[in-house]
Parts: sequence; C-alpha cells; structure tokens
Amino acid sequence: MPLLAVYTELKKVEEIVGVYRDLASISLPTSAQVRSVDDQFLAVTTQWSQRDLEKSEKTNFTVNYILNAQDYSVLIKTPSQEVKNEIWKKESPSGKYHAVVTSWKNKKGEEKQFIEIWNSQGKIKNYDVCSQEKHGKVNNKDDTFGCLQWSNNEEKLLYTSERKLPKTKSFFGTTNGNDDKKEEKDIVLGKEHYTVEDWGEQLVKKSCSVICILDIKSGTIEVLDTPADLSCGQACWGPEDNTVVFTGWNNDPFRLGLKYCTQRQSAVYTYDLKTQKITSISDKTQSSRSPNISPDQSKLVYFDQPIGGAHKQCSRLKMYDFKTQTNQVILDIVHRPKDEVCNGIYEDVLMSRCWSHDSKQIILSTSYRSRTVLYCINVETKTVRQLNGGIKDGSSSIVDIYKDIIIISCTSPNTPQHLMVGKLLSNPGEEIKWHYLNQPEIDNNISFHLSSHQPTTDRKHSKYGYLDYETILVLPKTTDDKKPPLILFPHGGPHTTFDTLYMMYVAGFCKCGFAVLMVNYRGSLGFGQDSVESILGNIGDQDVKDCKAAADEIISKGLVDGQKVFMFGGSHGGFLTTHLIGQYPDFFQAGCCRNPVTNLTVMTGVTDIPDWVYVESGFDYNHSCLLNPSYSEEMWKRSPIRYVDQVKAPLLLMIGKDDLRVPPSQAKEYYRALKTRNIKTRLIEYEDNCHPIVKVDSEADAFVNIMLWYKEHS
Ligand SMILES: CC(=O)N[C@@H](C)C(=O)N[C@@H](C)C(=O)O
Repeated sequence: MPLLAVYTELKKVEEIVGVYRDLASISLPTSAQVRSVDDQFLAVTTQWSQRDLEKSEKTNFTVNYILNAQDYSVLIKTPSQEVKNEIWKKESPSGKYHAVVTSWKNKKGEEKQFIEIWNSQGKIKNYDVCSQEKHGKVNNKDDTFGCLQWSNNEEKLLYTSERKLPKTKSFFGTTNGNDDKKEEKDIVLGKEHYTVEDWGEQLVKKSCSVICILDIKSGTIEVLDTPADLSCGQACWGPEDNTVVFTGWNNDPFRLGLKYCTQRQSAVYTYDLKTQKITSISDKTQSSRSPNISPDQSKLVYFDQPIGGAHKQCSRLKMYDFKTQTNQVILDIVHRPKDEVCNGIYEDVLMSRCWSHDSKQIILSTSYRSRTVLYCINVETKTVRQLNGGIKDGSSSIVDIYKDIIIISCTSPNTPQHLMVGKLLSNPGEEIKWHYLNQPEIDNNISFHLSSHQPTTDRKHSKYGYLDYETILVLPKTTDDKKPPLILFPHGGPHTTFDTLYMMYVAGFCKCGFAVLMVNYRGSLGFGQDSVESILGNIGDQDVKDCKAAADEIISKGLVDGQKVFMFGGSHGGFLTTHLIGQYPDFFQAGCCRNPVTNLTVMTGVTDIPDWVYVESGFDYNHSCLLNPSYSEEMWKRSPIRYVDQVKAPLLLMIGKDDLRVPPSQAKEYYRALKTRNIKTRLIEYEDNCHPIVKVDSEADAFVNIMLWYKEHS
C-alpha cells in the first residue's frame, strides 16, 4: 500500500475509534428508587452503567439525590460510587434495611453467593446461601425468573434459585476419603454427562427455578415445594405474607427458548405457606406473567396473552381480587387501533412498583407506534390515559413510583436517557410537571424525523388492508450541500420495535456521516395485534418490501444520497439484510449483519426456538412437529439464501460464537455461498458472545469494522 493510502486509512480508523470512545463514555441510568424521608425531603437512589473500554467491562455505579419534597429541586447529589460484585439490592418497606445479593470468587476460583443485610450502621447479617445446600445458584436480576422481595414484616426475604440437583460422579470414580457417609449416600453414579435442559439463549444453565425464603433472624432457608415440571419466578408476597404469588413456566415436554418469547405456556399461581397448596389463579388457556400486588394487598394485576403464535404480541392487563377470587380484564388486546391513546400493551413485565398509592391506578410504559409512552390505567373504571412527559416525538418510560412520586427515563435518538421526577395528580385533566434529576446532553448535530408509510395497493395485506407502518430517520448535520449516504436498518424479532430512543450505534453511524433509516415494518409491536399477525407466513416478502419502499420514499424526498445505500441488521434484521441485498442487488453498496437468519430449512433442529421458524413461515407448531418436505419447501421459499446467486453487494457477517438463537452455522453457510460466487465477504467471530454481541470489547470492535466496511465500499 502506498504511504499516503496507509496514512489515510489510519486516519479513518482513528476518527471512527474517536467517535466510538466519545459515545461509549456516556453513562446511562439503569434503575432508580424514590423514597420519602419526611415532609420536607425525598431521597432518590439511581443506578447507572458506563462502558469502560480500557477494562473491557461495564462499570456500574450509584448516585444518590436528596430532593426538596415540595418543588423537587435537587438539594444534594452525592458523588458516583462504583458498585462491584452486587447482583441485586433491595430496600425494606420501612427503608431501615437493605438486602444485597452478592457474588464473589474465593481463592480456589469457586463462585460464592451471599445475601447480606445492611442497616444505616453497616452489615448486620451475611449468609452464604448456597452452603446450606438447599438449592443451586441464586438467580440474577433478569426479567424472567429473578426476584428479591422483603416480607411486609421485614423478617423474611423471597428469592429464586436453581433447584438443587443430586451430586454425581463417574461409575469408575474412587471414593473421596473426606466424604462422610451421608454425602456418599446422596451421590448418584454415572449421571454427570446427562443433559440438563435449560431455557436457551441468555438463560443458559437456568433449568428449573425454585422459590426460596430466607429467615433473616435465624438464617434458615425454606425452599417451596413446587412441582418439578414448573420453573418458577417473578415471586412476590401475597396478603399478610401468608401466601407467595409467582409465575410458573411449564417445562413439559421440553423447554424452548424463553428470551424475547412471552408466548410460552405459563400461569400465575399462589402458594399457601401454611398448607403448601398451590393454586393457579390465572386462565390456564393463556400464557400469564408478572403478578404485581396492590399497596392495600386486596388485588393483583398481571399480563396474559394466548399460548403460542408470534413470539411477542399484544398482551391483556388482568386483575385478580383476593377476596372474591375472581379475575377481570382491565385492558384488552387491541387488534385494530381505534383511538389516538393506546394501541395495546407490548411489555414483558410490569415495573416492580407500578401502583398509585390509592391502589386504583397502574402506571406503565409501552410502545405506541414508534414511541414508548407513559400510561395511567384506572383499574376501577378501566380507563386509560397517556401521561404527558418527555421530549417531543421522543420516548419516556416509567422507572419507579412510590406514594405517587414517579421517576421516568426520557430519551430520543439525539438525547441519551435522563431521569425526571414528578407527581401523579388526582385530577386526570392536569398535566404532570416534570423536574430534571440529571440534565440531558442533547446532540445538536443529529436530528430525527418520524414518518408513516402506506403500502401501495399491490402490497396491502389481504386481511388487514388498512395497516400502515413507520420509520425513524436519523440524520447527521451536514456542513455542505452533500446528501448523506443512507444505512437502511430494520429491527430483529420480527415482533419487536424501534422506539425513538437514543441508540449508541445509530448515534455513532450519524457521527461518522451516515443517515440511518430505522424501519418498523408491518409485524412490529406498537401498531395493534393485527399488525403482529399480518407478517406470519409473509416473512421474506411483506417485511422486505416495506423496507425497500420506505427507503425509496425517503430517497425521493431528497434527504439522503440514493446512490449510496447500505444495509444493516441483526437476527431477523440480518434475515432482511440478506433478503434485500439478494432481491435488490443493484440498490445497495454494501451490507453488514449480526447473527442473521439465512436458511430457515436448516434452522429448526439447531435453534432454541424451532417454533419461531414454523410460526413465522405460516405454520402451526406443537412440540411434536417434525420437518417434512412441504414445510421445507415453504421455508426455502422464504429464506434469503434462495437469492444468493443475485447478490452483488459486499457483505460483512458478524457472529456471536455462543449464539443459541440463530446459530453461527446460518451465517457460515451464507458466507461460503458468497465466497464460491466471488462476492466479497468477511466473517468476524466473537468469542464469549451470544445473540446480541454486546460484550464491551466486541461491541466496540464491531462498530469500527462496520464503519470501515461501509467506507471501503462507498
Ligand atoms: C424471537 C427471536 O429472538 N428472534 C430472532 C430471530 C431475532 O430476530 N432476535 C431479535 C430480537 C434480535 O434483534 O436479536
């Protein structure tokens, strides 16, 4: 390479790395808890996360605020305090104590887990919970199984862990001299290689979760006697701490991946702590989750949706009354949106605190077209209203509510998430006055525009012809008349959505000079259940054409350079990337995808969600389904690899080597197909990454490689 070219190349790399470094240094709030100290003061604890590129890890820290309880002005803000080894922290109802679950490696490198109890003087108890050998590893803070709940009398803690498995050793193992007789008896022979099923992608080694109660005074642990065919989670205390309410996922006949899949068979149960009786309180024909008890303990709300079908869908909000032992629907599934207020609920879980103080209203946030908006739902009148708050056309979500003081997180594509505080008002007509906890850092070099798109007559859905869809165009500020090149970016799923959030990669692409068009094609969440269903059996066609038509529309408006269009997407977004470069070979300069689905016919046997392949291809699924030639034929017709002969655009493929959702073989097969056809391609494999590729160093490396690939092929 001539010296000048080497220098130019290095400069390019330096600039991209510089952009990434700046963005990676932004810290973002992850959670917050508000508490009233007295009539004059409010205390807010906030948790934050920031990428540390030098250490290749995420740094977590807390910042505490004391606010004036009248006008919410910040009186004191403590310096940031780094948090290490902490899995979970929960304040007791009175605020006197904190329970902290910590994880720590001893000198032998073995992982130890503790539950620590703190008061204002320091640590008052520390329990090595696994050493009692009552259960396996304690679950971490995930939305599926994890929970940590104080009893109302502050004497007990509810948490979940893996069920204890018998110890096993080889048929040929010699007895260890230190084993006492009892331990010998408990050891089973020759089962160390038996498969232990788990719940798949991002839930590896989560096999059968059980509910545990720690008695804080004595340190004794009780593991609730729940059936072995249920994996239990999302537990909370029932009225007067006499029962435990939880979600149970059915293991039978085998587990399918749970991540991004709320359609799995699950129900809400109560466990009577005196009689040990388990009762299902939700409709057995539905998939129910996320029970949440009212402050007056008279009722609980939860979500449900049909079992099976699309991996994420519109859910109902239901309420169970403990006294009458009856259920009612508070907010139903919205098939076809009919007002400007709510298009239905699309969340996995409710926030752990979501009730108003009078136990009459629920605060939640969910997608409304391409924005996350705040809702207040009155459970008595069943009325829904949107709450004001946040940036125009941006997104706001609930972070915490306590005694009607609400913390929200506000954001938009040019404004990183920041926290605001306000008070829920009794008069629904009055607007909430929001106050900043931290000031947002708006990037004035980036702008964004929401557009709705009407499919042309030939593209209208035969049953749901009224459906439209949306895009979010994110534009860099340009100093000359040159139009920016365009990155067309459809989301994965396909049943997820792009809300008007700040996304580091999108902001980074803009800062490197690209416009980004994020497409919420028909099938995305937030547009009603009809939209979700419209794509089943239409993947590879309806979604592909929606993306192409949206790009054409934006180009025709003269906002971007139509001669320089690039594709980007992960997973189902990678499926769309490979489809689009195959179906429209002259339209794209280059493409890049993360863990793409490229060949549906060979995916059913290797993914943790074979049902996804059947359902999205237009078939019903049950656990005994076997792939046959007629399924395969349809799956082939819908697969991007079918068009590989037509591809012209150079393609960068990135895989997480531990991906269980879309196994690396999907990208590898496509890579080989391109190579033999002399199409320029590169495959990057990230160790220790699964489906999302979000390890700090890998995410950073991927960003620079994507930008270099696009620049090289501009
Ligand atoms: C349900 C699911 O995981 N589908 C994948 C094929 C997918 O597209 N995943 C999305 C959520 C992603 O962006 O990774």
